Amino acid sequence: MAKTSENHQCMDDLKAERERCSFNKHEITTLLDGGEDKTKQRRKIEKVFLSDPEFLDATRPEYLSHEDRYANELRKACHMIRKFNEDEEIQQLVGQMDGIRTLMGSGLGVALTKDGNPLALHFIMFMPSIMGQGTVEQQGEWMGRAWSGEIIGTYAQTELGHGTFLRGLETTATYDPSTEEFVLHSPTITSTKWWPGGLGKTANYAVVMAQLYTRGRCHGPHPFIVQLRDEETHQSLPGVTLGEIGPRLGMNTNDNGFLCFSHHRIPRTHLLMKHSQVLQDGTYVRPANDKLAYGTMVFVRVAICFDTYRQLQRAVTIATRYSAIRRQSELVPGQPEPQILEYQTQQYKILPLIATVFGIHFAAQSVWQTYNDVTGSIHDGNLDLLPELHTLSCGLKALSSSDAANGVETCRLSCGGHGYLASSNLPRIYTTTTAAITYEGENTVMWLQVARYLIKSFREARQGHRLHHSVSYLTPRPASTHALQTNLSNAALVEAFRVAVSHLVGEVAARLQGQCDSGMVFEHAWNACSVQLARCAQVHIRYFTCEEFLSGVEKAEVSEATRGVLMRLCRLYLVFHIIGNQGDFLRSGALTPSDMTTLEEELATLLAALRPDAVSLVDSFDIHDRILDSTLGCWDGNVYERMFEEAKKSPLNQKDVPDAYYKYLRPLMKASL
Ligand SMILES: CCC/C=C/C(=O)SCCNC(=O)CCNC(=O)[C@H](O)C(C)(C)COP(=O)([O-])OP(=O)([O-])OC[C@H]1O[C@@H](n2cnc3c(N)ncnc32)[C@H](O)[C@@H]1OP(=O)([O-])[O-]
Ligand SMILES: Cc1cc2nc3c(=O)[nH]c(=O)nc-3n(C[C@H](O)[C@H](O)[C@H](O)COP(=O)(O)OP(=O)(O)OC[C@H]3O[C@@H](n4cnc5c(N)ncnc54)[C@H](O)[C@@H]3O)c2cc1C
Repeated sequence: MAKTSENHQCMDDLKAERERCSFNKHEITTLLDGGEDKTKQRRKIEKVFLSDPEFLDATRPEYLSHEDRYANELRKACHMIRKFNEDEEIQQLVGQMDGIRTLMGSGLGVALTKDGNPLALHFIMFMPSIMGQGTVEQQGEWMGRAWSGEIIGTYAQTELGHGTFLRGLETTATYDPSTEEFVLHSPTITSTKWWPGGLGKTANYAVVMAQLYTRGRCHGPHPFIVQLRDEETHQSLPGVTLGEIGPRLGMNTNDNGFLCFSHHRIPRTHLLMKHSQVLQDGTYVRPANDKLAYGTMVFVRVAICFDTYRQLQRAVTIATRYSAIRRQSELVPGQPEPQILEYQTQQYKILPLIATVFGIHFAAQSVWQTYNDVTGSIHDGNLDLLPELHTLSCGLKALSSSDAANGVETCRLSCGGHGYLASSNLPRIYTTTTAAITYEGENTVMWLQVARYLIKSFREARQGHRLHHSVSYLTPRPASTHALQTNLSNAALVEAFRVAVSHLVGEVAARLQGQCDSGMVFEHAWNACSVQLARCAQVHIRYFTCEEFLSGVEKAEVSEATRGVLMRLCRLYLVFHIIGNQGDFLRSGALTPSDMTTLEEELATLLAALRPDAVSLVDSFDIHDRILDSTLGCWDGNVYERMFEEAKKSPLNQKDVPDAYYKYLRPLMKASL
């Protein structure tokens, strides 16, 4: 198709946007990647994978049958593993475990296997479970085979009847000392494992969470390595019933599956025994902390923060570039149609989401650091920081997934009708991102775990205990130190968050106490306060993110111009969330109505100040066009031509008159003749 003047205009628009950039884009790219070397390495890996024709799709996945879609993604996923195992350069580039896992969750990983990677759970949960829950001997026995792809595993915990309430799982693993085996059994329909990714048709092994029984006593859910399929024929083993659970909202090539056991026997040594053991005679050896068996989930919750931030990066890149080329309506009557990014309301949709990408990035880095510190100290026998890690990982998983999913949907809406097209890629980014709100701990449940820690810490502080860093602000302080700065500086706004959360926690703690004092049992009082409790948790994690954002920008090794734009984004993040939740700040006295007016005026100024850098900011995310995979978000802005090309590929367009016309429509239309 010949280029129209409209196409030229779009491309010129993006060029002009890029010329206005006020900062050094490369500095932001390397900051997000974690250094110049990491950026180089990422680009090299992307080049190697994206130039490999095996990763190309013959047609859009939407045009394939359910089975063909699965087969196509499995083909690419297997090729990915082969490439790892056969190509030394790639091994060096990607490293070992961490590398392949990072690749799977990275923008590249999700672009290569578009609607869910059937091998994802193998890398993201099966292998980490063996590493985190297995003894050194067990790691030696399984990791080599898992790494090479000789065995493929998943993580089978959720059941038809129970996802959230882990202690309610019904699958049993009963120890039989006479044969030194565990007998796995699914006693009811609700005990059927339901949801694990890759379980339906791909995996031949799984880490199965089951209630451990020995010597007639139940010791709660524990992880077991269970073979599910024959290693030669891939047929399900006797005593094992397996299948796929059917189409989902998205991630349809992950072959999420069901599984039930009928008295299926496994050796005693298949209990992952790093933290707790069952000896040959059936003696149970307790772990240092019961919750160590939940360790894989903690790891994955931290990883999800990075995944969701990458999804939001993709969506906001598409929305921003599109908003710079799309022209609609009149700002001033009679004048040419402006780019939709000129509308303040459009800036209000998009710019806070660019800021959110950075907020989640800095907070996730901090939680990742905590994860490494805590796992190191657990290794040395110190479990003191486990509650802190559990709380931060639950909280940031919930905040990042809900912010990202809502943000992706806002991006889709900000692209008008075209955002609803599959070729914009926004629908798929949305269905993938919103799944993270549910999996790995449904978000409301995660918020309530955070609230549990806040209330416990609040009470401990009143008993004179020293609190951990992230909640130390709950320690009562002399009134004088509460005096708020009135200058609305960044520090003052962060302090306002601290005051607002302290107030919310104090209020709900008093309400809880009041209900208990009036005779209500604690658990019922807790439930009766849980809307407010979840609210405390959300504000606490928002505060944590604001604090990490601010300190991340202050510490970043970048030029003053780059720090300037990052500071404006951070400021926008603070102001946006304070205005959006002003009730919390007004009620606690952290800020006044007149502060709100000042901040609202500042919000408008910030949007205008950031608008010229919008396209350059998303450019600095450095997302390859193949990874964006969007007709609306492509680098060159040649949107309309790409949309037309994509439409022409529809199978319905291969014939002017479709067969269905002759079969159904014609008989109807000609019936009266
Ligand atoms: C790509 C991804 C694919 C998806 C995969 C999946 O979805 S896989 C499936 C994913 N599925 C899910 O994510 C299921 C979500 N459900 C769960 O994780 C758990 O059922 C629960 C945490 C909600 C409750 O657990 P519970 O009833 O056993 O506990 P409780 O509430 O009675 O609290 C007792 C104490 O334990 C503490 N504590 C709790 N967890 C941890 C921890 N990990 N570490 C440390 N501590 C922890 C808690 O703070 C409390 O401390 P306190 O106050 O007494 O000092
Ligand atoms: C795409 C996808 C992939 C998945 N992959 C896996 C996997 O690989 N392996 C695996 O084992 N599982 C997997 N899961 C399952 C997932 O972990 C569960 O769906 C999740 O933990 C929520 O559990 P549930 O579905 O039982 O929801 P429920 O717990 O039944 O939640 C339903 C509602 O009840 C509320 N609720 C429940 N308990 C409480 C409470 N205590 N307080 C307040 N409200 C509560 C929730 O907030 C929610 O609104 C996957 C799920 C999805 C969607």
